Amino acid sequence: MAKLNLSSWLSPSTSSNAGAERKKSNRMSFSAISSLSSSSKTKEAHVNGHESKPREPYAEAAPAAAAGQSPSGMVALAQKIARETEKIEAYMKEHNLPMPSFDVDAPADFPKLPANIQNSRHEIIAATRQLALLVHGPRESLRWGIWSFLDVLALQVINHFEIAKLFPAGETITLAELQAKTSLDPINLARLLRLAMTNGIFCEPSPNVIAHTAASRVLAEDGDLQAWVGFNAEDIFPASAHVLESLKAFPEATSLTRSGFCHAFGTVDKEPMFATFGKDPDRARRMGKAMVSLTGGEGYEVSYLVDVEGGGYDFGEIDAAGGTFVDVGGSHGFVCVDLAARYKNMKFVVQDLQKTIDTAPKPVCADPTIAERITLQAHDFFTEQTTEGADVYFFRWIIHNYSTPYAVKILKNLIPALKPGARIIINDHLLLEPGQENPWDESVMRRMDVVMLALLNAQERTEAEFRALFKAAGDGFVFKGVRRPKGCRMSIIEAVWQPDLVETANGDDSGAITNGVVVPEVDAPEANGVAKHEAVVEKPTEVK
Ligand SMILES: C[S@@+](CC[C@H](N)C(=O)[O-])C[C@H]1O[C@@H](n2cnc3c(N)ncnc32)[C@H](O)[C@@H]1O
Repeated sequence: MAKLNLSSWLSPSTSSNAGAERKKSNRMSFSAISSLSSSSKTKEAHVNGHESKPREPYAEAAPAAAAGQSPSGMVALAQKIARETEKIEAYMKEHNLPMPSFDVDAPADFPKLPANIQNSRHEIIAATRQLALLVHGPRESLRWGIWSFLDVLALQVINHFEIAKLFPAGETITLAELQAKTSLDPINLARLLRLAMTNGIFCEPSPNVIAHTAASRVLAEDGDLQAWVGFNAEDIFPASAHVLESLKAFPEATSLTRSGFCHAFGTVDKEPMFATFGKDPDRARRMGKAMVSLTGGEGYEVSYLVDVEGGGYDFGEIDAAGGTFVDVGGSHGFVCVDLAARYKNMKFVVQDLQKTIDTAPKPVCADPTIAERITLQAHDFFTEQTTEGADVYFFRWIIHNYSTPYAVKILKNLIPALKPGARIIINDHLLLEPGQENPWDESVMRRMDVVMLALLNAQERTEAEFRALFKAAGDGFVFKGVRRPKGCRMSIIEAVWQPDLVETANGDDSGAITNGVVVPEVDAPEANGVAKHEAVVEKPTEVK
């Protein structure tokens, strides 16, 4: 088993095998993180409306509680919850919006709210969590908090056996009748249902009689959500349970075939998750639907990218010149369809693996004025870019799927096709410093970061890490900065290909990089080897 050499990891340059350690490294060192803290407060404005100075987690509770003053931290939090809840309720009443409840016919989603009211909602989510932690106390929070995986277990079984679909929303069913419709035995069915009920999923209005709640009804009705729950419970949950094993064996955590997922499903050094799914159409379909559920969810809509007024990207100049936009790993082209609806002169190329292109709708959409400007093209991004001279190369939900060596390889593969001035735009989560994000968004993004670790040894990135990726991919990439549409969880990260300007531009701009972000020299994955990971099942050649 490989051992993590902590001292050389922390100070790679002092170690005799520093180069080798760096090659293996997928992350920046802790010293780099602390030295980055000022430089990563970006010069470019984030336009997402979050606070410019770091939020103190638990600021509400800590000082008063520590000083023993009144109101206590708990009361301050409770008052805040009451205050913000009243604001939301007043808004909802004024606009005749249905009130949330656990009832079976309650709305499945909290209504869309204007920014100031949405802010109240975020405050409530953060404050209720803090108050709960306080009233539990640290020991109890740890002792029982660790059991949250059992909630996942209950939902895993309920979702797998489609229990929510076994009786209609407005009706009740006895446990015996429900059991007769499944292969589960009565005791296990009852105990798992009753655990789920503690989380508002199903209820038991009278002994041994089961009814739906709003949550169980949504689970019955929303196929994409079922897929999301199934993908999480049956793929990500086992993968997560094997991350420790994978980190003990392979601490560098860069390889697609040595992730927690590979350990969970017996595919270590054989194939990455994509190839495993490639062999199992049902599982691949479930993941596809799960992605639809995720990307259709609040904060992820493509409209954020298109809505220039709301902080989206302005492609006006490129449109005026009739320029070309390449969506690399663009799936079935839905981003391009939305962009083409706004930009009437631009041309679009959607690139994806052959099998994905083969299953795309043709024409790509019903409107011929849009479809005629969108070309679907089979292209493997682990090979050299074939569409030369485009104005934009765009990556949405791509770079976060890969550890640094693979991500650098993807960017390097653009170089032969790039004309001076070409824009490279990445649309992914961008991690801020701890406490700078609103707590709910931070929680979602940090969990997503760890999901990427569990499945693919991949990661979400900070601005400094994106800068470092471009720097490692080639000197001609000049990092332009990041922006984030208001209300959106995803950021727009941009570099421009300017090989002639590189000395000045990166010289000024690359403080974060020279500040010690460890980017491994790219011992790049074999293009074909990685491509085969994605496309077919083949023994990979890759970074170990
Ligand atoms: C997470 S999805 C993102 C899809 C789309 N960009 C979006 O925003 O939803 C990753 C996409 O990358 C594609 N992909 C995976 N490996 C690829 C490769 N080697 N070359 C090209 N596309 C690839 C997948 O088929 C899939 O469509």
